[in-house]
Amino acid sequence: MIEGTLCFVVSDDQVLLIEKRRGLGEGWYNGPGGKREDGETLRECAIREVREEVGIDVDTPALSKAGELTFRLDGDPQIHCHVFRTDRFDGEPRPSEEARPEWFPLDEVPYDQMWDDDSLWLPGVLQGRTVEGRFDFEGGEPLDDADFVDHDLAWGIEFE
Ligand SMILES: Nc1nc2c([nH]c(=O)n2[C@H]2C[C@H](O)[C@@H](COP(=O)(O)OP(=O)(O)OP(=O)(O)O)O2)c(=O)[nH]1
Repeated sequence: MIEGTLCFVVSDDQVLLIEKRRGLGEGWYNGPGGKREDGETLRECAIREVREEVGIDVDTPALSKAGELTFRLDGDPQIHCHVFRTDRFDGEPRPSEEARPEWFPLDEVPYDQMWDDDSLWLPGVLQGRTVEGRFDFEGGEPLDDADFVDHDLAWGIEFE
């Protein structure tokens, strides 16, 4: 299964999202992130993806694990996604080919322009809670055209 990361930077009651310009979830808002490369840890993956996509540095002790999400399509696990959260970063967000960064007030996160499951777990993560979740989609490839049909969530998970 593919291992990936998402990173949510929260600062001054705002969260840094990206409008994804290509690939899975194109046109929707998400946290910066992507697939883990050989030889890197998940934390290293999160730091690299944030740097590549929006040009800021989140490599500080404040970067912590907030979730583990498994996305299944027609019963098959597709992506195991490790969610990180931080309230510290260096630099100024800038756009890239993959992503256009935008700050949103925490009470104005555009859930209607995000993956359908995000409104179930992201509010808690933005508040600093930890979560483990499984999300079931049906309807065949690609995942971002499939229907979100079922889920299972557990809060207050202790990650290392
Ligand atoms: N918030 C959220 N993110 C999701 C969901 N499902 C899902 O695959 N993702 C994330 C996990 C990955 O970070 C991202 C898809 O991977 P990606 O960004 O690497 O895909 P890509 O096809 O653009 O490939 P790449 O070349 O950028 O690596 O979407 C979901 O339901 N909610």
